[in-house]
Amino acid sequence: MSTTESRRLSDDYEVADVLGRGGFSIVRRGVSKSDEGKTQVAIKTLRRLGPAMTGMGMQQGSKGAPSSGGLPLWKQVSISDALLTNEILVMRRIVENVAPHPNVISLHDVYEDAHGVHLVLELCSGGELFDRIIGRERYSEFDAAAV
Ligand SMILES: Nc1ncnc2c1ncn2[C@@H]1O[C@H](COP(=O)(O)OP(=O)(O)OP(=O)(O)O)[C@@H](O)[C@H]1O
Repeated sequence: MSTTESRRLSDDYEVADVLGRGGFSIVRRGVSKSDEGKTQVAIKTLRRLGPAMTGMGMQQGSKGAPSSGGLPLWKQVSISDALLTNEILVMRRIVENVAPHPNVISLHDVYEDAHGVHLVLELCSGGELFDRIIGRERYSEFDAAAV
């Protein structure tokens, strides 16, 4: 994960379709601009409630820049700086202490701009765990282990 360069999300990724929404976030597909779209990622954007923050120690991108990398403003719950900081610290701890691990998604990069923070994550294909779980009436222990 790069931490030093000052780049915007839109410098490196084309932001495409919405993959899902969380309590304080929206997750969209990102297509890398550097390798003719071969690399796809999930971009989880947490929208900031208050003024821009700095000094989190892991963000890249343009601190306090006046745009969100060409992204439209969407209807989304905003998040306080405290929650935003917490989310990033949790991700950071996972990256430092657990990843790489086959069962833990990778955090590739973090960008920050005036509207919030964009976490660039490994793209998970294969659909929602919940849909898999309710897709069958019952599971044996053996089947459940493979979901
Ligand atoms: N790495 C990913 N690859 C593909 N889709 C993803 C990825 N991360 C999240 N999503 C999609 O976005 C949805 C919401 O993301 P996530 O589960 O991270 O949010 P949350 O933790 O529930 O919410 P919040 O962090 O805002 O409280 C997921 O249910 C999934 O559909």
